[in-house]
Amino acid sequence: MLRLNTTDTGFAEAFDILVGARRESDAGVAADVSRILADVKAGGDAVLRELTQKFDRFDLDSNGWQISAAQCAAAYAALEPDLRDALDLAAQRITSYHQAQLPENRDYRDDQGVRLGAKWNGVDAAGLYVPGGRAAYPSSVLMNAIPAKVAGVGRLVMVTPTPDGEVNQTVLAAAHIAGVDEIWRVGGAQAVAALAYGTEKIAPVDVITGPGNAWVAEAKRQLYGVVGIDMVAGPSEIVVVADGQNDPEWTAADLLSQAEHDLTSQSILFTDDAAFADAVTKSVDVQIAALSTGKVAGASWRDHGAVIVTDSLESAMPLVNLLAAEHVELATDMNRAEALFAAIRHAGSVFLGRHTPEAIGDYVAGPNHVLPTGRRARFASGLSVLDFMKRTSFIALDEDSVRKIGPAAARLADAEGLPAHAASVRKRLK
Ligand SMILES: NC(=O)c1ccc[n+]([C@@H]2O[C@H](COP(=O)([O-])OP(=O)(O)OC[C@H]3O[C@@H](n4cnc5c(N)ncnc54)[C@H](O)[C@@H]3O)[C@@H](O)[C@H]2O)c1
Ligand SMILES: N[C@H](CO)Cc1c[nH]c[nH+]1
Ligand SMILES: [Zn+2]
Repeated sequence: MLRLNTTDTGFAEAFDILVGARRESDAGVAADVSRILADVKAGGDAVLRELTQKFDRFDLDSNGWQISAAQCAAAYAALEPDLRDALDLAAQRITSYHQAQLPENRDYRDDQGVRLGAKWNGVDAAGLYVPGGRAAYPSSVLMNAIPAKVAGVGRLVMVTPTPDGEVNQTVLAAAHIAGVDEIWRVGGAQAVAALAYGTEKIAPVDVITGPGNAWVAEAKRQLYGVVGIDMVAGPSEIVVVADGQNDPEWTAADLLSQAEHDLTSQSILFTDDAAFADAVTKSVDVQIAALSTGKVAGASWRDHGAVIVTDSLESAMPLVNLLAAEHVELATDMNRAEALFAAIRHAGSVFLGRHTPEAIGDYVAGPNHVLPTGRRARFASGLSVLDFMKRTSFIALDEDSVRKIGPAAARLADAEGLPAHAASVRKRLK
């Protein structure tokens, strides 16, 4: 874990290194992924079977490639009642948040009599990547599939790895609630390739969404253009901005909540209180020792964690914007959190006040937990209904309106040296 104080000599250089560190994907991962994509494109199901054997340690032919709707319904029926209620509550809150994102079609006539507008349509088929390597993610099933359903996507195809052939029943139950159409037991870059190119068994999709580890994130990045993608959502990150009035145990738990996702996850604390920073650091160590995920969380904290003491929380905001983190917690009283929030320009999702732990957003708040990582919140947003939709604009002229705006179009076509364009307009002006 890196400990810095903004008054240290050399702080600027040390912070630059923290901002510039590439945690997600190095040249080795990129090269591995290109190879996997090319192999799946050429070899289809046989390569999927071989890579699943290698990375997930089971045979698709003997264990089954797909999970049926009946298996998902049975998993839902067998859930413990409190878990079923929790999933249902999450699904209901995620649905209502995403329904409010549905865009409106536009259709109007401007003052020159030209009818203009745009209509929105869902894509035909969406591929939903649900991570499953280190942990199973029923919440990510809901976060991917519900916006796709709300967008009106016709075919929802989920891929998820089932390491050692073990199928997570809560993942299946979530797929039942969300109305997923197909589930394939493949993961990693090879699953993303199968969704993009199609194989003998798996028909290709139009858009691939969802989070995953470095190989999954890199595969989506490389396949953009063959298919649409939501954004690059890699290993989780959290920045906590906290004053000294917080309970250090709460803050430590918040940092560890994201560190436990992956060896390459990142958790960073900004505080204006050095004694509080010490107390949080101590509590992180105590809690790591008690976590079943302590090995991963400990490595993430050791290799990528940071504690930065600043003069004031307000002066930390430009640094927080430079990090453009997936999650930012503003752990102060609500008035101060509001003021700090006004200064945030780049973050995937922000959590205001001491009583809003990031983990609430992971599960039940409603906004999507699939969020840009690796500083991509500078230009990207969390998964939304719009990622499963596209807009078709339209134009309708009549004899009068073509006479009004046509001459300018023809003149511009002349200027571009495109006479067929000019003629197609001028013939209508006679
Ligand atoms: N940003 C977000 O919105 C968000 C949300 C949830 C989870 N996450 C992240 O998702 C990730 C989940 O990772 P995971 O590993 O548990 O599951 P995963 O499903 O993303 O990856 C598992 C697969 O990775 C592949 N793989 C593993 N090692 C490989 C290697 N050496 N070479 C090639 N392929 C390899 C295998 O095919 C395996 O099936 C975590 O990083 C977590 O932080 C992010
Ligand atoms: N924190 C993850 C996004 O970075 C989402 C998640 C799912 N389950 C638990 N957490
Ligand atoms: Zn999480």
